[in-house]
Amino acid sequence: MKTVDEHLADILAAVPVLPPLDLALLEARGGVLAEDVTAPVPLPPFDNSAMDGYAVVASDIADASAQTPATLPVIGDIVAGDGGVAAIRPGLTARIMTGAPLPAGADAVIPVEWTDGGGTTVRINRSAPSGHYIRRAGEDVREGQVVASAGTRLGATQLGMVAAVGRSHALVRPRPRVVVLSTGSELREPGSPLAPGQIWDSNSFMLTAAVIEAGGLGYRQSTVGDEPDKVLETIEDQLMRADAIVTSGGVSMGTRDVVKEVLTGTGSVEFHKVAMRPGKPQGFGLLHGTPVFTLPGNPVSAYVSFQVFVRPALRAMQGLPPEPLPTVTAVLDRDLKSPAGIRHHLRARLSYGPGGYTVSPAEGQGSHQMSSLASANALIVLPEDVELASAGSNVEVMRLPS
Ligand SMILES: Nc1nc2c(c(=O)[nH]1)N[C@H]1C(S)=C(S)[C@@H](COP(=O)(O)OP(=O)(O)OC[C@H]3O[C@@H](n4cnc5c(N)ncnc54)[C@H](O)[C@@H]3O)O[C@H]1N2
Ligand code: MOO
Repeated sequence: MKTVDEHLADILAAVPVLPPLDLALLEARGGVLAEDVTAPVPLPPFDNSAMDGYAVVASDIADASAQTPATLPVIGDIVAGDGGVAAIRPGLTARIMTGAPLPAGADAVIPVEWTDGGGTTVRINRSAPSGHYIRRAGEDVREGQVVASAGTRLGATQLGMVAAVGRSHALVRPRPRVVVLSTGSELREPGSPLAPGQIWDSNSFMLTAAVIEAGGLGYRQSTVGDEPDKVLETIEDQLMRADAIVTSGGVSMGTRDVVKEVLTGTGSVEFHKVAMRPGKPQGFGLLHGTPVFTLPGNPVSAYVSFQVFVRPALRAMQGLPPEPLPTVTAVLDRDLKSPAGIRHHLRARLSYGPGGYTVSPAEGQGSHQMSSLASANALIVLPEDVELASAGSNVEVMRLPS
């Protein structure tokens, strides 16, 4: 049997890094920058007002107070988006809105709340120092500054930053397109009736959603039965549009384990027993250069296999470190046994309280028991050398995406 670490290392050594694409910003979301993005101009590009109010020469209002307000003529309005605004001279003011360019000569902005709001003359009843409520050019970003560096995943805030420096496109390693395929003649589409011996396909929905949660583009393919030609044909058809393929089912020891049958010896695909529970039977390899992950059919086995092997591989394909899901140390609330030599992943509820994290394993740990997976928020990971974890001891717990 291979260890989990050996199998993951083989996968990570084999998966290709996706070539960069120049994508429009919203298509680039979730992509990983393959270039440094720099600012062609400073941000803000010009001195501007931080408040709705009046642009003044601070020395004009140095003695202003509620008792002795300063009264100044208002020479005009400056709104955000105004191009060139005339200067003001000492003794004058201009009404100004947030984000509007500061007129030359002004060195402070007085918020409207400190005034009577006048349109032709204004009474200002507080003083303010030079620079008050002025946002200076370049105080956010300097011209030429790198605002998002290569290797950064473009989430909402990074996309906003790239747009703020005027870029409509970015060069990114895109989200991998992952086709998900369930195999098994017993499978029916949810929404259709079941005949005896049939079940509804849940894996392809779960795994497609897991791909999306992991930052990929998930494409669910309808299920295929246990016909070898059909399974191979479907996988080969999907290679055209996929950066990776994930299948579930048909990889164990049965007489109709069709995925194993058709992919053994195809491309570099190999099947192994991996020393983990759940998820012992695994297959992986490249087919015409595309990674194919053949996960076991038991739903919990398929899900755990995805998180342990596929998720890090998808990250590696975008040039990101193949980090596992985040783990925390938690206090176990009961004794747990684990077979020697196996890495054991147990569905559990992780909670946080005054004493830190505690974790409680679920009752049903069979690899067909979806209900305990769906109500779990974490997996307790018992390493290969642990046969007993006692109540009150510390264990490593992998948090599941939520
Ligand atoms: N003699 C042996 N039998 C089995 C072994 C073994 O080592 N020797 N390993 C067991 C383990 S562990 C696992 S895990 C499963 C893996 O089996 P397969 O990958 O071949 O999966 P199937 O036989 O197709 O299905 C297993 C189970 O899961 C249900 N299933 C499959 N696909 C779906 C789906 N899309 N949605 C919901 N449920 C699905 C299927 O109906 C079966 O109940 O093999 C053990 N056997
Ligand atoms: O190893 Mo299987 O994946 O436990 O049920």
